[in-house]
Amino acid sequence: MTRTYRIGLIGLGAIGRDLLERIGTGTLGPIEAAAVLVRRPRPDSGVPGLTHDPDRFFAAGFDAVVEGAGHQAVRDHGERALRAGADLLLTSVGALTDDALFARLQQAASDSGRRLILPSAGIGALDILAAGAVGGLDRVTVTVRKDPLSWKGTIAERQVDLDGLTAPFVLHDGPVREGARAYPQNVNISAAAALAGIGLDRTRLVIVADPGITVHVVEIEAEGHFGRFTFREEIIPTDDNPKTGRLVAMAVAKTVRQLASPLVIGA
Ligand SMILES: NC(=O)C1=CN([C@@H]2O[C@H](COP(=O)(O)OP(=O)(O)OC[C@H]3O[C@@H](n4cnc5c(N)ncnc54)[C@H](OP(=O)(O)O)[C@@H]3O)[C@@H](O)[C@H]2O)C=CC1
Ligand SMILES: O=C([O-])CC(=O)C(=O)O
Repeated sequence: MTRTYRIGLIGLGAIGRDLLERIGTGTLGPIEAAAVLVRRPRPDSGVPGLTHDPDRFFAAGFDAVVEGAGHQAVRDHGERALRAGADLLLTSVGALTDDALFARLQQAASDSGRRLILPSAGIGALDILAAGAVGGLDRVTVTVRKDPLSWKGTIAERQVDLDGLTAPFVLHDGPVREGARAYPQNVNISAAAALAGIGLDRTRLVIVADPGITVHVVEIEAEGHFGRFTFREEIIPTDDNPKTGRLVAMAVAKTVRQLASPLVIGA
């Protein structure tokens, strides 16, 4: 008999809602969303297993916990998920710019024999970066360009008049570690690319507010012993959250499907 794989979902926003719907269709395989954790109480949400109480959430018991909630959620619940005996899929990868937190999560995974999994989520080409890193990478640059609306509610508002922008404006040009901390809701993909490649301090991140685009333009340029590659994606923002692209939940669904599948492609 096929065993049902139990998922705990942290976050029910642009990522979590889409993922929950896809799990519900059964197209990802024998996967059940056993419980969902959010921050604020939502009486009568109609979502089975929804709670804002972490103790009730973790009482459900999981094979894997999927986080699509934010850096604070990683700090609050990441270690507990692993120590409770679940694999942990993190989308808020920028939280791992905190070395102590990253070390604690890896120790918890190791102690409990589970895995800390960083899905490709909103960025492609992590496979080439990780493979290239085996032979040695010399240079990696990640560029993230989004429309001004995507930078509302961030520290960009202190740097520039987002509504008045008429030309692209560089918000950050420096190591991923600093950029991913400064923009916790927008450039987690750069932290994923850095951890796949030459790390948070050696990977250059360029962040741009661009009034001339309506999609998220993400580029990687990398050079190393293998040769060089360039990668570019143009991702449509979700209706729920202009900061988050449509690809993210689709990619997390892909990763969740792989967890429960006897067939793994492109790992
Ligand atoms: N790696 C990648 O490619 C990407 C990663 N991300 C990461 O995913 C996060 C979520 O994105 P998105 O779905 O668009 O965000 P939304 O703002 O649409 O939704 C966030 C959800 O998370 C819940 N939440 C927030 N903080 C906590 C917490 N501490 N504990 C439990 N639940 C919490 C919120 O609950 P409530 O409604 O009750 O407040 C809400 O349901 C981003 O902040 C970012 O860190 C995002 C895009 C791409
Ligand atoms: O969906 C995107 O554009 C990527 C994103 O927000 C992030 O990495 O935090």
